[in-house]
Parts: sequence; C-alpha cells; structure tokens
Amino acid sequence: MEFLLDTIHIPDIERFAGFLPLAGVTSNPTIVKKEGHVDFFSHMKQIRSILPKNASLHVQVVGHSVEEMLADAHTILEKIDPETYIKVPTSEDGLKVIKLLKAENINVTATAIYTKFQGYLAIAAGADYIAPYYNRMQNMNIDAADAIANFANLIAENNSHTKILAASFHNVNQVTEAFENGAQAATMGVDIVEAALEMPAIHQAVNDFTNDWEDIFGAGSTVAKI
Ligand SMILES: O=C[C@H](O)COP(=O)(O)O
Repeated sequence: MEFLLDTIHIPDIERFAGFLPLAGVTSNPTIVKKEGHVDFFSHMKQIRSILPKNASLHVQVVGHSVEEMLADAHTILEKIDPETYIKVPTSEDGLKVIKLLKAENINVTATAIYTKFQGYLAIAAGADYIAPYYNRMQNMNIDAADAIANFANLIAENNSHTKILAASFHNVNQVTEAFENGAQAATMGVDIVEAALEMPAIHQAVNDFTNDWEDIFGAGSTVAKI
C-alpha cells in the first residue's frame, strides 16, 4: 500500500514525510500553478532530495504533440532525476508517448484516466502506474471503485507489472475505497490526511485517556515521570 502526496509545497512535504509512510509525490500543471512561478527544476530536485530514497516522484509532460511530450520527458529526466516517473495523459498521442518511453525503459505513469477503456489501454501499453481520477469519475457518474477493481483483476490475470495509483480524491472515504478495490497506491492532498487525523473522536479519546491517567497520578504526569 503506497501513500503519495499530490502536492509540490515543500513545507507540507517535509511535515508529512515526518509521519506518513511516504511512498512518493505526484504533481500536475495545476498543482505547480498553486505554488506560483517557482524555479521548476530546482524546486522538483529539492523535493527529490526530501523524499526517501525508494520513493517515487511523478512529473507531468505538457507538450501538445508526441514530439513535444517526448522532449518534455527527456528534459525532466535530465534535469531532475532519471528515475522520475513521467506522467503522460492517456490520450491518442499520450499512448504513443507511453509506448516510446517504455521502449526506452523510462518510468511512466499514465494519467487522466476516467474510463476502464483508457485504463486497459494504458496497462497494455506497459505503463508502470495508471492514475484513475476517482472524484472526477464519480462526478461524471462513472463507478470509480468498479473501474479500479476491474483494473486490479486485469493486472493480476495478465501478470502485468502495472500498479494502480488512484488520484483525484476529495475525501478520505474515496481513498479507502480505492485501496479496498485493489489500488496499490493512492495520491492525495494534505487536506485529506489532515481531515482524516483531525477527527474530533480521536482527540476526544486521547483527552479522556489523559484525564483518567491524571486523575490517578496527577496533572502533567506521564508513564516516564511516575
Ligand atoms: O493529477 C491528478 C490529480 O490528482 C487530479 O486531482 P483533482 O481532480 O483534485 O484536480
């Protein structure tokens, strides 16, 4: 089970890397825009340096043609890290790019997946990860959980190496559903993790335990202090 962060905000990555079993960071041009006009490659290299060694970094191409996307991919690999996962939209041109990058043995994440058909094509093209857009699929009345379950079955039946990196989450229930239906990985905004861990019930339980302990051993006492 891989937990990734869908952000390039370095203070958040540093903070969440401290307590998450962080398996990587994903980005797209919209996420980059949120950060403002950063020095893109040095920013991404800095993220790479914060991440654990075996964690993955996923960076999206923006070219409009096969040639431009390939050039983007090679620039990303050269200027960030040759192990970077190149995110490629699962479109007609994108599928061409995926095939060509895989022929060069480059790590690829097929993104912008809304349908089973796109997912099946990306798996067949040899993508290392496929990124179904959970919340956006649900907004279009597409059953995201069912699509992920089908991707997982197809991957197992074909002994494919592709992993499902579910994305586009707007609540924690969507994340757990994605894992339960066979996603090996999920990328989420820090707001999702925060909301999940800031449940009032968790704080209430901890406060109750503290109060009961302090009733016996006194205010401010801990196990180490008694
Ligand atoms: O790169 C994919 C993102 O996870 C999409 O998320 P979003 O639907 O919140 O824009």
